[in-house]
Amino acid sequence: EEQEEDVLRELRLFLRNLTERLMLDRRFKAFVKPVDIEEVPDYLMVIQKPMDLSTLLSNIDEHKYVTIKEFMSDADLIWQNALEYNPDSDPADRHIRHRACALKDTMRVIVRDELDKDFQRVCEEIRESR
Ligand SMILES: CC(=O)c1csc(NC(=O)C2C[NH2+]C2)n1
Repeated sequence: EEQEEDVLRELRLFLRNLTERLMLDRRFKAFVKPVDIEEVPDYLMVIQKPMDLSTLLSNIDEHKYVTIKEFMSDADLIWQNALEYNPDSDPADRHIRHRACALKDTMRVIVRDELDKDFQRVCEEIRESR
C-alpha cells in the first residue's frame, strides 16, 4: 500500500546518498564504472558477476532493492570481484586490494551508523509480504 511505497522511497534516498558518497571518494575511482572489457579482455573469464557503483545507482532507480541486504549483496560484489581479480603480490594488485577493503569497511560503517534498525526491519517485512 501507499505507506509501503513511502518506506521504499526513503530506502532509495538512503541508498542513492550512500552510493553517491562512495562515487565521490577518490580511493574508489576504479569502482565507479564497469570494467572496460576492451581494456581488460580477460576480466569476464575471471569474474562471473561484474558490479560497479554506477550500476548500483541504476539498479536503485529501477527499484531493484527492497531491503539493505539485497543492496549489500550487489555492493559487496564490487570489492569481492576486485580481491578475486587482483590476487598477486605485486604493488598494483596490493593497491587495488587495499582500496577494495576500504570500500567494504566504509560501506558497512555508513550502514551501521546511519540506517535505523527499525527502518531496516520494516523493509524486511515488506520484502517477506511480497
Ligand atoms: C575494478 C578492478 O578490480 C580492477 C580495475 S583494474 C584492475 N587490475 C589491474 O589493472 C592490474 C593490477 N593487476 C591487474 N582491477
